[in-house]
Amino acid sequence: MSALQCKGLTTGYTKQRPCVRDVDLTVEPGEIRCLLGPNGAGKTTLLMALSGMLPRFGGDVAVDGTSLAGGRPRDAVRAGMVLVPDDRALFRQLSTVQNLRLAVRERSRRAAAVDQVIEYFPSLEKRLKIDAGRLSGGEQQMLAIGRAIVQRPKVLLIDELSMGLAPVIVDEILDVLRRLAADTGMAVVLVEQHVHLALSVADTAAVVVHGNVLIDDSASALLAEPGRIERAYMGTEGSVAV
Ligand SMILES: Nc1ncnc2c1ncn2[C@@H]1O[C@H](COP(=O)(O)OP(=O)(O)OP(=O)(O)O)[C@@H](O)[C@H]1O
Repeated sequence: MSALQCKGLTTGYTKQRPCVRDVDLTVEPGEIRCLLGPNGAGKTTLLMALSGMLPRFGGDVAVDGTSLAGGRPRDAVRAGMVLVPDDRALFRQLSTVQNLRLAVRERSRRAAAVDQVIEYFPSLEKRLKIDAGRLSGGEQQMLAIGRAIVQRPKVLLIDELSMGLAPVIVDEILDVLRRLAADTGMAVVLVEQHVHLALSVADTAAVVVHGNVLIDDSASALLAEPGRIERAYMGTEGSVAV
């Protein structure tokens, strides 16, 4: 059973002019899949539609075999798909630990969930009582991902993981994602501007150009053929960040 199966997904901001068209995307348990593409290609739009934040104009999405027929954000969360948006959407005036506790519905599980996040991101331990808005960018990203993983997702969607972060922090976060995927079978879909960084962590990649998936292949195949992604980008205004 695939962790995520998306067939013929069409979405966007107006029904008349959908900016993502007829996208098929399958992600297996434990797989890390990156979405690449030039600026404005539709990567964020795709993640938002998968997680129910934007309407679907066509197509089906299923998480672990459960069809998200309603297409609402809560359907996605209940089925086990959680989005870390590019602005991280933390409660900035609540502390780190409050942000984490709020994400866990069962009171009895809250303390263990906080411990789990500290195990993956030890640097958050000394920051538990600090307001999320006062954390560094890297700590905020760790908290946003921590808040997602305490919900025990089957599919974790992360938009612009590395944006504004120091490379050493990005490496630490990518290591944690690799461990989580291997240990728990969680599937990860990562939107990332930096092609080589994304391909170094991902198992597979989909290249989105003008709202269509033009390439769907293993990361190793794409790394072995460097010109292929650039050729897919050609004719667009985006640039390939490496
Ligand atoms: N809120 C919005 N209302 C209308 N159009 C939007 C909105 N947000 C994005 N768009 C348009 O939708 C298209 C896809 O944008 P999207 O942000 O999904 O691209 P992206 O691949 O994530 O780009 P980037 O890498 O620059 O973040 C673009 O043409 C963009 O201008």
